[in-house]
Amino acid sequence: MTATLQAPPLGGLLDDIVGKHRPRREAGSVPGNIPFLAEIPFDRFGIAVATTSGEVFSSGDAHVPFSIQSISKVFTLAMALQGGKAGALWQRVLREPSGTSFNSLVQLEVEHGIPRNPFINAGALVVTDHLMEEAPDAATQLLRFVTEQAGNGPEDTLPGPFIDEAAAASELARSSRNLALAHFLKDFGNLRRPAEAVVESYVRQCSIMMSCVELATAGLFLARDGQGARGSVLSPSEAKRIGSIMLTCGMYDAAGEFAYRVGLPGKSGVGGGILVIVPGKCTICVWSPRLDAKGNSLAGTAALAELSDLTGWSVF
Ligand SMILES: NC(=O)CC[C@H](N)C(=O)O
Repeated sequence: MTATLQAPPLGGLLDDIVGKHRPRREAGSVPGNIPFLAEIPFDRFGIAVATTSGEVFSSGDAHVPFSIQSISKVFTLAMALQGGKAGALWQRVLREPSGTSFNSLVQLEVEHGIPRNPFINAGALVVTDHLMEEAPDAATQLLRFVTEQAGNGPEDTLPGPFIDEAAAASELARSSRNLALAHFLKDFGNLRRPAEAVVESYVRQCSIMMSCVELATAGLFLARDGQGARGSVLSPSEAKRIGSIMLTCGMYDAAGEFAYRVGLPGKSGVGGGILVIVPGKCTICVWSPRLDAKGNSLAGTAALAELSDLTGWSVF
């Protein structure tokens, strides 16, 4: 069966995906350093598709806010690249897949404090440090950015994106590993602000709560040559580059497997969300909270693999 954006049954297709992939029994894992994520019911499952022509299709728990976690790294990178302001950022962080877990310390030491890419924790800490030069409260800046891009849909009675400060405080109290990464960066001269301040901002960014519909809508500029809700967010080439980094680095040490199964640029978070870009066509956000061994949504990845096969939306 093949469906395209023109074919009406996209809504029905998403309903089928939810019916098939919503977990019926507990499987997979939850991150040990963020206790509140373990409390989210395992059978939550939502999916949303936002098209470049302005339509939004959704099914399941697509309006329920969840913790965006590392999906925030896509948006902080976009903010850092806005208006050609990248400056020296690309001297401080590379653009190569890491092949290691998202919070690995080993590679950072061996490679003298230059993170492999902006989508592992060490790289995101450098991006946050870079943003803090102009905006010391980078998390609030990010919240403003995603709120503006998510716009007001018909569901504008919902709270809109917000920072779950209690979740952030609880993660911060268990941030030894991220603090270790930040101190390594500092020791190698690759962090300007105090390690504690950068980690605090980073954890608050990760603690932004958004729904699948909001995330898919907020990410549309990446599928639309950099054109966001209120005009240009990025140049077409910067938007293309972020998509390329998502494809090669967005799923950490499962980037190859995800490219093989889904064939689209994506970015996951340990809150169970995955944001996917279909260049020129749409964005997809799926959410299911239980994770595989690499920290990516178990049911979310399976659902995207099937949707990509059914729609032919893969970039390959
Ligand atoms: N992969 C993720 O989503 C990780 C984000 C999480 N806040 C952490 O730093 O551990």
